[in-house]
Amino acid sequence: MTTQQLIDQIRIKKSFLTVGLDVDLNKIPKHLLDLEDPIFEFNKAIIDATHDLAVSYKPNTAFYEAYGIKGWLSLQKTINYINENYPDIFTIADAKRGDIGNTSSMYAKAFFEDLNFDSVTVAPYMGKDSVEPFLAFENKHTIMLALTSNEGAFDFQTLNVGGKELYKHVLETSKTWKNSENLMYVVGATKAEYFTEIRKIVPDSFLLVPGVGAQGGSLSEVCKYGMNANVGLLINSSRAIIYASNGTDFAEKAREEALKMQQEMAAILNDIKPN
Ligand SMILES: O=c1ccn([C@@H]2O[C@H](COP(=O)(O)O)[C@@H](O)[C@H]2O)c(=O)[nH]1
Repeated sequence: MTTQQLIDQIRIKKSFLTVGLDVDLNKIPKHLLDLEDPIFEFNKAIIDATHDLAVSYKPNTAFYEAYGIKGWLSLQKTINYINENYPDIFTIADAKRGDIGNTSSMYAKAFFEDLNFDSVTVAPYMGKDSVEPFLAFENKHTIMLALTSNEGAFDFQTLNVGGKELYKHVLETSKTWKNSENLMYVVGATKAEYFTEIRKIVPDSFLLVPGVGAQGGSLSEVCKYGMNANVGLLINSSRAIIYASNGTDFAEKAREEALKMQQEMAAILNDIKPN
């Protein structure tokens, strides 16, 4: 998917919601556990119930890898289901990869070619040659960790390095890499006060923003400081939506939570003018 197509979807749906598909067998409704592939059945019901309210889905691969080959197959069925039934949805493999160049190329093939995700998250720690192999794929997006939502973000990411915080070096340096137009960045909703500085460095880039809902970040604060003329934000919520109920009404309740977020987003979008 191109960036323009993503922007168009945001305008059409009046939503910049990403639903995180972080499926834990201990948390899903018990009646699904008797089915052959409970993870896929859960995802399918959540996707069918929320696809008109969200512009993207973000399975975190850890929740699939934890179940071995069966989990990987559930992930494959989930991405195929989205691509076949809702081709306008932007898909994010939250895998946080990155390694020496030839290994990164294999990671990129796995997520962009084999699984056919639109985007994958990567860690910047190994630098340019670990990220550029992902950037080489046309109309695919590499979402690099910049300032994460967790407390540990303050261990390294905000360290002062030569008069500037490390996350700022990451943002600035990455803009010089080949095909950097294919970059997006992860910035945690719990760090709303940093968005103004971040927008000075990457005014036009899309930011994937986890941390609203279960982690307590504020949608309105993030939008106030992080939104650009093309919206430029994908706000992720995982647990607060998908585990709204663990009864037979789980999909309905997930829709109710997604609808609340979408309505808040629609109201915010009403106040900004398109480019
Ligand atoms: O900085 C980061 C980067 C990634 N995540 C991931 O996003 C979701 C958040 O889930 P919630 O249930 O909405 O808290 C999850 O997959 C994280 O691994 C993040 O939270 N922060």
